[in-house]
Amino acid sequence: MSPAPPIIAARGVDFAYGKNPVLHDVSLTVQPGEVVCLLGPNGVGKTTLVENLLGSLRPHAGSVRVFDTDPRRAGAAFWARIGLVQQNWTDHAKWRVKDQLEWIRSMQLTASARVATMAEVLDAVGLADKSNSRLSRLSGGQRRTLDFAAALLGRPELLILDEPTTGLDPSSKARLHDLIMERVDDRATVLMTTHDLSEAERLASRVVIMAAGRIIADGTVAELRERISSEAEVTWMQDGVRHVHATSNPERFLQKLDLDAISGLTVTRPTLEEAYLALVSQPAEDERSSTDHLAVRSDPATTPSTKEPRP
Ligand SMILES: Nc1ncnc2c1ncn2[C@@H]1O[C@H](COP(=O)(O)OP(=O)(O)OP(=O)(O)O)[C@@H](O)[C@H]1O
Repeated sequence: MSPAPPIIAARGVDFAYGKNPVLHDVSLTVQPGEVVCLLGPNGVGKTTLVENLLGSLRPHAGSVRVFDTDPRRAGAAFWARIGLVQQNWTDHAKWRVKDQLEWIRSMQLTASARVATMAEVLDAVGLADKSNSRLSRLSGGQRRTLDFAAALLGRPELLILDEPTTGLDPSSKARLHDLIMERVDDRATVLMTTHDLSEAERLASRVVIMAAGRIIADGTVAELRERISSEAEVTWMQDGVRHVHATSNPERFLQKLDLDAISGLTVTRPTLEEAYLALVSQPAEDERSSTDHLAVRSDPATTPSTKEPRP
């Protein structure tokens, strides 16, 4: 039996805004059940990549398949499988929260019987008391949370979330993380952009780092940490002296220490933040070869995209 196709398969995607090239030969595969966090400095092309994956922008070269379908040719049944949080929105000036959700829900209902109720999603995200509020009166964090509530309506198999937690307070952010992982427990797949490295560390089964329109690193958090250093630093106090030892196998090293004779023992590994900062500060000319070096997956061939607009 042939393996299931990836949920997302982008291959060799180039994109430019007019004469400004933004994406260069970007290939990204997301397998069922993965939580992929897309990281990178401001302006490197993360949102542009997401929009190419969703078919709202058309790649100038390369191909995009989502659910083995060209998103630019996909219909309502395809979109009912996807929950989206995007960076930009245009709101109806006088709409209230319930109008927005009812409108999205009515579209979802035409294609799926799995749709949640408005009360269910508002309750889940902690906006139950905002149902009658005008969109224009919501705070930035509440507006973003409403987008996430809307993304949950269709109990989606795929969540594509562009900075879903920007501007959220810590408890709202933690609730949103729990809701994302609930969807993953329900076998959903997630692609999300974020600048919050602790969020990526908490949620990601895989981290993809972009710089200057290219993917420069792709791997698990542990793999990316090991790219910059496979060594842990062990420190301890003994006889009033501080000792430091670097080792690639701290467990074995600890067995050699007389734990009764020492105090203040710490074992420190590089953080994702340290790995990220090291990787994005690599010189641009190294980036193409770094991708080859750091990629942990190969991308299957996909069929070319077409020019039809998204409905
Ligand atoms: N509609 C547009 N027209 C022209 N240029 C654009 C447009 N949108 C984005 N750009 C440019 O494309 C580049 C990539 O932008 P993009 O929004 O994809 O970056 P990003 O990685 O998502 O950034 P951030 O982390 O700040 O959200 C930037 O140089 C930006 O100025």
